[in-house]
This record gives sequence, C-alpha cells and structure tokens, in this order.
Amino acid sequence: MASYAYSTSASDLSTPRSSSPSSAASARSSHSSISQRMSISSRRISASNPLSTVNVATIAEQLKMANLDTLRGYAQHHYGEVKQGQATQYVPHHQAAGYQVLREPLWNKGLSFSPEQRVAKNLTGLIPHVMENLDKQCDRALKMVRTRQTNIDRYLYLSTIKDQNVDLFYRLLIDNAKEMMPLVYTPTIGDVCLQYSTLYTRPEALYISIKQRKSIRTMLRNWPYPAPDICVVTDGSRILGLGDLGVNGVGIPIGKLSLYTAAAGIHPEKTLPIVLDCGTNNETNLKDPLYLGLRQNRISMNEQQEFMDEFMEAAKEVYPEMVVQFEDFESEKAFNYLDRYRHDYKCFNDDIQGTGAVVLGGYIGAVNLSGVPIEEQRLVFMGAGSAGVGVAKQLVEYYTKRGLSEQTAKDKFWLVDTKGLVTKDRGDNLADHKTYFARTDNNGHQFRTLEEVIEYVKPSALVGLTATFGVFTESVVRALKASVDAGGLGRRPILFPLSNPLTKAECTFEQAVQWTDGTVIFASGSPFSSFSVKTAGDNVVTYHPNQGNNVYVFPGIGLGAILSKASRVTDNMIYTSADALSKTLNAEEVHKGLIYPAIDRVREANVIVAREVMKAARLDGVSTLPEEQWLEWEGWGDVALTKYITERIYDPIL
Ligand SMILES: NC(=O)C1=CN([C@@H]2O[C@H](COP(=O)(O)OP(=O)(O)OC[C@H]3O[C@@H](n4cnc5c(N)ncnc54)[C@H](O)[C@@H]3O)[C@@H](O)[C@H]2O)C=CC1
Ligand SMILES: CC(=O)C(=O)O
Ligand SMILES: [Mg+2]
Repeated sequence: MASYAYSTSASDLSTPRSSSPSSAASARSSHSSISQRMSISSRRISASNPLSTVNVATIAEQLKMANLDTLRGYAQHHYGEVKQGQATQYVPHHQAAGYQVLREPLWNKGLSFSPEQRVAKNLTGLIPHVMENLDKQCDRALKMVRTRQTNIDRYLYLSTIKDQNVDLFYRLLIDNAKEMMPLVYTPTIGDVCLQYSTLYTRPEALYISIKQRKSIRTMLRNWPYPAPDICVVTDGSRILGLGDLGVNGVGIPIGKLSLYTAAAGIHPEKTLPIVLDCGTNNETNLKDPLYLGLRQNRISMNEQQEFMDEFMEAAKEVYPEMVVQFEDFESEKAFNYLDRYRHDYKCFNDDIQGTGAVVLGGYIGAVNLSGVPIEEQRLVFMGAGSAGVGVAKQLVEYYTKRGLSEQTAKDKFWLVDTKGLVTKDRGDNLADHKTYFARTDNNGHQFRTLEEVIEYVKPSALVGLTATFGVFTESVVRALKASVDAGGLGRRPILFPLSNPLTKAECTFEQAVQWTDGTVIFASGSPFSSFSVKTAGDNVVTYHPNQGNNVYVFPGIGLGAILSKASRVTDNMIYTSADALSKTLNAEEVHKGLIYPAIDRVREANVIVAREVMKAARLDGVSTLPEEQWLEWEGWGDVALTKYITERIYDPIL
C-alpha cells in the first residue's frame, strides 16, 4: 500500500500537509481524494486477501491521518467495524459481514438478503429465515405507522426505520408520499422542531456553532459520507412559520433532504443537512434545560454574516461540487445571503426562489381556471417577507416574459404586511426587500387592514405568506369573492394560504370552499384533506385542494444543478422549474381541476423539473458538461436526457 502523510495545523485541518515531496500533490487534495485512496487501499487489500480485515490503527498509521475522527467517521461507514477483543477491525464495505451489516442503515437490507448473501455475509441465524422483498417489508412498516397514536409517534417510528434500513425508509416514503410526507415534512416536522430538544436521540446532521468557527473545515470533513452533492443549511432563525428555533430548526434540513432523496432520487449518502448555531432569541429554548444549542442570544447580524462567509468558503473548499440550498433564514439574511453568494457559489434560496417557482407553477394553471384573463389579474399578497416578495418577483418575471413592461407587471401587485399596504409614503423605514413593491397609487392614504386593501384593489387573487393563522377571515374571503364576481359570471377567486405548518395557515380548505360557495381555486403550504358537501337530492360534491409547497421544485432544481454540473444556479433555471412544473399535470388531475400534480406524483414532477433545469443551465452557459454530450442528447429529444437522469437516481428496489 502507498503511504500518505498528513499533519495537523493548529486551528484547522483544512489543508492537509504532506511530509514528503512525493506526496505533496495528493496531500493538497481533500476528502474526495482521501476516499479514492481508501478505495484503492481496499482494492489492494481485497486483491491480496479477499477476506482480510484491516485494523483501524494500521490504516491510520499508513495514512498518518492528522484527524483520526475523520478517518473513523469515514471508516465506520465504508468499512464494517468488527470488535475483536480489545481491537477494532475494519473491513471494506462489500466484505462486511455479520451484525455490522445489519447495524449499518445503508447496508442493511432487512429481510431481503438472499440465501447466498446470508451465507457470504455470515447472516444466517441473525435474521428470521423468511425472505421478503421491500414491498412486503413496507406492508409491515405501514401497519406499524398506522397503529401509532400521534404524528410525532409516527415520525419517531419512521425515524427508527431510517436509522436501521435506509432502503426501506425511502421505499415507504416514495410509494406512500401522500401519507408519509406530512410525517417527515410539514406539518409534523414543525412539531418535531418545537420539541427537538426532548425528541433528540441521535445525530443526523452537522451542527456547526459559532464557537467552533475556526474548525468549520474539520467539521465538514468529519461528515462520514464523502463528497455530498447537496447541502441544506439553516441557521434556525425562521423555521416554517414558527420563528427562531435556534439549533432545533435542524429538523428542516433533515426533512428537506429526505425529500431530495424521495422526490428527486439523490442518494441518501450524498445529502448533507447543516444547522449553523448562532445562538437564538427564543426564550423558551434558552430556558429549556434540554436545549441542544448555544445558550445565548443571537450574535449580531454582522457576525452572522462573517460566520456565513466563512461557512460558504469552507464548504466550497471541502466539497467543491456541492450545491447549497439556503433554508429558513429570516428575511433580511435570506435576501442578503442570496445576493451575496449566488454569483460565486452553486446555491439558491428555497424560500425566495423555490417558493417563487412553485407558486408561479400553480398560478399559471389557476389563471386558466379562474376565467379572469391574465391581463386583468390583480394580486394582493398578505405577507411581505422572503416568501411573499420572492413569489411576487417570480410572478413579475412571468408577466414580463409575456411582454408586459416591468412597471406594468409590478403594478399588478399589492403587498400587505403587519402595518398595512406597503406604500412609499407610509412613514416607516421599509426593509430593502419591500421597497421594490412599495405602492405610490395610494394618494397619501394608508390602508391598514386587509379588508380596506381588498375594497380598494378589487383583487382576483389573494396570496397568504404571513405565518399567521386565520388572517383570511370570512369577511376577507367573501370580499375577495365579491370582487371577482363583479367582473363577470363564472369567474373564480384564487386563494393561496401558503403558510406552514397547518397551525399557521391563513385559512383552512373547508373555510375557503364554504366562504366562496365552492368556487375557490385553492392551494395551501401544508396538506389539507379533500372536502365533500351534500347538495340537494343527496348528491355529494367533493372538492380537491392543492398543496402549493416548494417540494414540487426544490428537489428538481437541486438535481438539475447537480446533474448539469452547473457552476451556479441562474434565474432562468428557477423560472424554468416553474414553467416545467405547470406542464406536469396528467389528464386526471386536469379533470379534477387541480393546479399541481397529485403529491403521489411529486417524484415524477421533479424529474421533469430537473430535466428542464438542466437544459436551462446549458442555455445559460453554466453547465460544465461537455458540449458533445448535449449535442448527443439533442439528437434524441427529451428521451435520452430523461434516461440519463433516471439511470442516476436512487430507487431502492430489493
Ligand atoms: N408553501 C410554501 O412552499 C412556503 C411557505 N412558506 C411560509 O411562508 C410563511 C412566511 O415566510 P417568510 O416570508 O419567510 O416569513 P417572514 O417572517 O419573512 O415574513 C412574514 C411576513 O408576514 C407579515 N405578517 C405577519 N403577520 C401578519 C399579519 N397578521 N398581517 C399582515 N402581515 C403579516 C410580516 O410583516 C412579514 O412581512 C411561513 O409560514 C413559511 O412557512 C415559506 C416558504 C415556502
Ligand atoms: C416550505 C418551506 O420552505 C417553508 O415553509 O419555509
Ligand atoms: Mg423554508
């Protein structure tokens, strides 16, 4: 085996140093080349002695790794750990045998191991004799999920499965998206984050605190899986509509990345959830003796930005190919970081851009159903934060692409926040992100309530991104309907209460149906059930809600950026995701009057989104795939590119 030398630098291990000139070049490289060397080593070991084990001390000796934890983390996941007396032995992945196979969630196949595998891996007797495919094992797990009493219990059960058998967890999630997604994502994940300090059983993410800012690179390398493709990072400052949850917000990156795997087929090993702990202003957490984060108030905005700069630099250095998704940063930081990093890093903001794209994707269909021509649409937004402004800007882009001037497009939007209609002369210091939409047509009058705004604007669409339950009251919704009705017979109001989780929704689906006499075109951030009403003659009419959640696009945007090897994520890639999503409905969904595909088809939709995002990356000149590759795909239409994607995505089938 070749020998490689590393030594520790005082503050960080970001730049492994070589102790011999011959290994200088290899020592400059980072984790991925460590993994290459490890696999070279393992090949050599197995070639000379296929069943040999490797003592971790031997590997450490030979590699002279400065950071033993990194090696241990790496070795534990890529090598089976075998205790032999006092010594810990490691064997290469494919040779791992016995209990260690069953204990490693990425290797464990539950009862799917074939008789040959059971013999080869010394599993005989360690699992029941029966052999079951994944579907059968899903039946058992489903039965268990359904016997649990609360959604938190269901989440915990699923989390145990994820910790034992990754393939089973994802098969369950992929095949039962409608039932399982609300358990690993909104709304349940909101409750999980609120109770995370108590529910915590094991690490599932990287927890990087401001106190450890000198060691960000080391921490990134400590992640046991090599070269992640996608990272979702939050600082926990605005988790769903639940506010600042500090480090407990980590449930969101974990949940979002589960959906990257379930809804876009990114291999679980290639996903990296991160929470940056900058303190929290959440008094409940600070007083909770079990709170897991730094017990201090948030550091200043400037310090948070410096920390973020350091994080982004370190992430790019350690994992140069990784796409970074910013998630649930409070508005000011969300806009700032997106502007600051988007040109130099492969990154996008899910709340601004992903939400913008998903709402545009649904709005295109909604306008068609509404009977109000696109030129006549007038939109009121309740909530002018990262999501509200992000969505409004994405819709402005849609209008400008349809030939409207930017000013005419912008004039179709009225944004409302806690102080009322956002106007230029309101007399408060408008946050930067709101000024673009500040109105000047108010003739000095300030509209304080939503009812006043609706009375003045006569909107055709009302979008809620306030994180405030119930702000779409009966009088508000009836006023919206009246303003739409006044435009002509058969017109339908567009009503999107998009805030998450359900406890923050601006109104419920049932209310929306009743207050609009069933005419509403509805989308909410978290899922509502269908609603049936008995009509005269005992007929039953069933109304179907839509879930307008960025899960319909962020997995596809990320996958498209990864597979196109995009050097950055352009506006056009985001816009294209919306356009692609709007075209993914099948005949049945169209017939039902839906504006998004059924949630059970979220994966199908995201593959299409990813394909179109890849093409947009190429058009924008940011795809670094060879041009010959693109020319070859072009010759085959979408078929070849779709095949390329589907061949690369994770789909557990044993
Ligand atoms: N459906 C989806 O895919 C997504 C939903 N969201 C949800 O959107 C909500 C807002 O997110 P952000 O914009 O990032 O939050 P934010 O805190 O940046 O913005 C909230 C905005 O609502 C306004 N607001 C709050 N209460 C209000 C009230 N009673 N009346 C009028 N305005 C009020 C605030 O002034 C602020 O402008 C959250 O609940 C989040 O979960 C966010 C992203 C995606
Ligand atoms: C869905 C989402 O990203 C949010 O509510 O923040
Ligand atoms: Mg979010």
